[in-house]
Amino acid sequence: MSVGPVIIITGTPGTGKSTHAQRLVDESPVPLQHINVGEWVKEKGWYEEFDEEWQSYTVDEDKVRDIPDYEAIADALGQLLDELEPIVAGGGVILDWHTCEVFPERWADLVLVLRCDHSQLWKRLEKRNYHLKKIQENNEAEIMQVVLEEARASYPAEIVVELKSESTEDLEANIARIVDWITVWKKERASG
Ligand SMILES: Nc1ncnc2c1ncn2[C@@H]1O[C@H](COP(=O)(O)OP(=O)(O)O)[C@@H](O)[C@H]1O
Repeated sequence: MSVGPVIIITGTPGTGKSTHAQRLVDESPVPLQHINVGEWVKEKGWYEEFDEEWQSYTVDEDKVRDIPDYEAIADALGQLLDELEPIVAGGGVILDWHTCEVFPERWADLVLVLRCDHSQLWKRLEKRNYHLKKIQENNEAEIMQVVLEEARASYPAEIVVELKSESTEDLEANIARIVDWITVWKKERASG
């Protein structure tokens, strides 16, 4: 039996996924491991463009046909999922990535989609020294709620939760709400 739930935290880059994940690692009533999937992909050096291309793909599905190395990306994705599978099977994992549809539906106990006002998101991404084009693309994706639609299309409605992440108050309220959810998850598992 898993010791902890599998929580996917997704959202446009800069919405606060890593911030939320780190707080949950510290405050969850059950042990949770934070996997920053984007960092993983980079560290593994599976495919240097993978993260970026996949992001474009989620912005516009038609673009998939235009990706020159689509096979290399599909291959990298297969490897990524193979490596994640045993970790996810053990439970107690937070998967943090700007896309979520690639993860099998059966993996997720809870899918959190973080949202942020676009002008604030713009400032956060500027601080990261992103190129203007990348800021614009991400901003547009946030306005068009691309990640939320993707999550809704990929997982049952009852496990997809949209959370505002614009202020410290939002962060605190979100963490308290998720910790409550984990506490209930734990009790339900204990009573079997
Ligand atoms: N709810 C929030 N309120 C205020 N600032 C936030 C909030 N969430 C994230 N931030 C800030 O926005 C920036 C991006 O957050 P981060 O967690 O790295 O986003 P992501 O992992 O989604 O790319 C960081 O500087 C972080 O401190």
